[in-house]
Amino acid sequence: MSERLLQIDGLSKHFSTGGGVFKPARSMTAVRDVSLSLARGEVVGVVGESGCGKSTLARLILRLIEPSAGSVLLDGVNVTSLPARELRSIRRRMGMVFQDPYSSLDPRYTIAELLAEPFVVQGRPMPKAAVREMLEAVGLPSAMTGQYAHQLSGGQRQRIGIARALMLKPELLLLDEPTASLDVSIQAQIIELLSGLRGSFGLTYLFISHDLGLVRYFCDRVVVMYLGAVVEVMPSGKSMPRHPYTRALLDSSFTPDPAARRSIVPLSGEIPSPFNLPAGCAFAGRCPRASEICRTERPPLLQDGASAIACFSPL
Ligand SMILES: Nc1ncnc2c1ncn2[C@@H]1O[C@H](COP(=O)(O)OP(=O)(O)OP(=O)(O)O)[C@@H](O)[C@H]1O
Repeated sequence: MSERLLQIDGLSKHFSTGGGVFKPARSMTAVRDVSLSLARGEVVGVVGESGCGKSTLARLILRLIEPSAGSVLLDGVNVTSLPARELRSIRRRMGMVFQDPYSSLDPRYTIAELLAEPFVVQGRPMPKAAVREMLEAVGLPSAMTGQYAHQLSGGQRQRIGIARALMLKPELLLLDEPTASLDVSIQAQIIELLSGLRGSFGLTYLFISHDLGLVRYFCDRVVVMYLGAVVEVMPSGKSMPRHPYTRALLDSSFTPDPAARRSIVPLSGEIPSPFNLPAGCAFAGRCPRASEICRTERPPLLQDGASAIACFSPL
């Protein structure tokens, strides 16, 4: 068992769209040369605006989609090169929680059936008490087994989403905006639940969010993405961002309107098209500190202890 649970190296994903008679094929890069490692037990947040590639990164880790380049290792096992028949056993060690618990839970199944499904998919027998124990672990009454997802509140549904992801006792949980569709008070309860489960199940979290304030509070380390690439890595807590983009994200996380927090970083300038990225820093057009070099050269991600930054004129 390695101390380093997840190791991502040079991971990239290009998508092609169009390709008909009237629409020429175009290629865009959703994830660009991402390298990242998670120690066992660590909580790492991935933060960035809508469309920066956060969900694509999670799907690549689970190998729900194939990478264009790079590798993903879980506990030393290369997930990227694993033959399809061996994928199932490695996926059992990773769980995924989605943003919208309503659309991720099939309305035709009872709660008991939804929680048993991961065992069915894996073709493994389920311990008799597993459903009841898991409901208790996520703070729900065991009498809920016969109910359907639509009969539950948003917070209860997300608890079921988390319970489902934990049924096979994974080591790594990928949380894709797990609280984004919930009211603030319910968000806090789910974060508290996740904190508790981390200890009791010995979990490692990759926590995806657009909310830097939340990620800084909940995670040990923050990875900031902009247009598919990592622009800053920083320890959480009181450390101040050095990348101008992270700084703008932090300012926007104090905006009370959640809709504004999601996409509007208070910066002028346009986000470049992912189909046509500029030669230099992808953020230069919106950056108040950009100089000539920022427009012509792409800044490399430079490591500095536990932090890293890709910027020619950091704060
Ligand atoms: N299957 C696909 N085909 C083509 N483009 C895609 C596909 N999946 C994602 N993309 C594009 O890749 C980019 C990154 O998308 P992704 O969903 O990973 O971003 P995100 O940061 O998770 O955004 P959000 O917070 O809105 O979910 C977007 O421009 C998106 O349109």
